[in-house]
Amino acid sequence: MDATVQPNADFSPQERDAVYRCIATRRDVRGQFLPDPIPDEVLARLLDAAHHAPSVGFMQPWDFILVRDPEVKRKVHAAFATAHDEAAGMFDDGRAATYRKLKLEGILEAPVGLCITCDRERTGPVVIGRTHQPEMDLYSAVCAVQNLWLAARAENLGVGWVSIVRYDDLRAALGIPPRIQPVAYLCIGRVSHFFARPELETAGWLPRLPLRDLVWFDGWHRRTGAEPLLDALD
Ligand SMILES: Cc1cc2c(cc1C)N(C[C@H](O)[C@H](O)[C@H](O)COP(=O)(O)O)c1[nH]c(=O)[nH]c(=O)c1N2
Repeated sequence: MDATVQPNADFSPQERDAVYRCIATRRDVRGQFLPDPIPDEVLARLLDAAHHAPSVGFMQPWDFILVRDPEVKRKVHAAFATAHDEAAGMFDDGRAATYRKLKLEGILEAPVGLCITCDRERTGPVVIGRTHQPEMDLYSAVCAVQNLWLAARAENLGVGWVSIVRYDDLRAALGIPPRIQPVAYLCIGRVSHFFARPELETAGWLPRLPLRDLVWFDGWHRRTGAEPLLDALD
């Protein structure tokens, strides 16, 4: 067979089901981290999964900053605390009280922190696919985040994304050069349990939207008649 073609490319039904289970049971983890270290071979698999994400023009704009030193974690946590306070002040009184009760990071508890960044100049000024949509390099780095997030779930590891932090504070805490854009700070580790539903859903912050309300047909149009696909979504 042609060596450029994947052999045995089809997923078995079991493999397919495993992928969907991984997607459905992935959670944003904040408060359930255990201190157990992550074995290097597991961490290597996660980073390799991230590195196999799609990227605009095959730019691979990411770098991966691993954070295991408690002192560095403390700096990141201090940056979070500042931003968290600022954010709390922006909700109305009722919302602010609920917001303050939410656990929104596991920076100190998770054994590993990981900052995924984007080098926007990595492959020069002209990139296939980015000319008219300049944010595509950032979106590529987000694809790396999601690959890692799902791979971690398959490794029975939790991941939590912490975006309540100013980019420049994160740069300062991690020594990231000004030309490099931080994209995601992730907390990674073994967990005591995974919640069945998003914590913000359980807390009554927001519900999951009905998928059928988000699907349109042949443009921004609703279907007036029967639509079997919509029934299949319920
Ligand atoms: C870009 C981005 C940024 C953040 C998040 C996610 C994403 C995609 N989420 C997690 C978010 O709250 C969570 O994904 C949703 O509530 C849905 O829950 P599950 O991920 O399905 O558990 C998140 N969670 C948190 O506790 N602190 C945070 O700062 C952030 N920031």
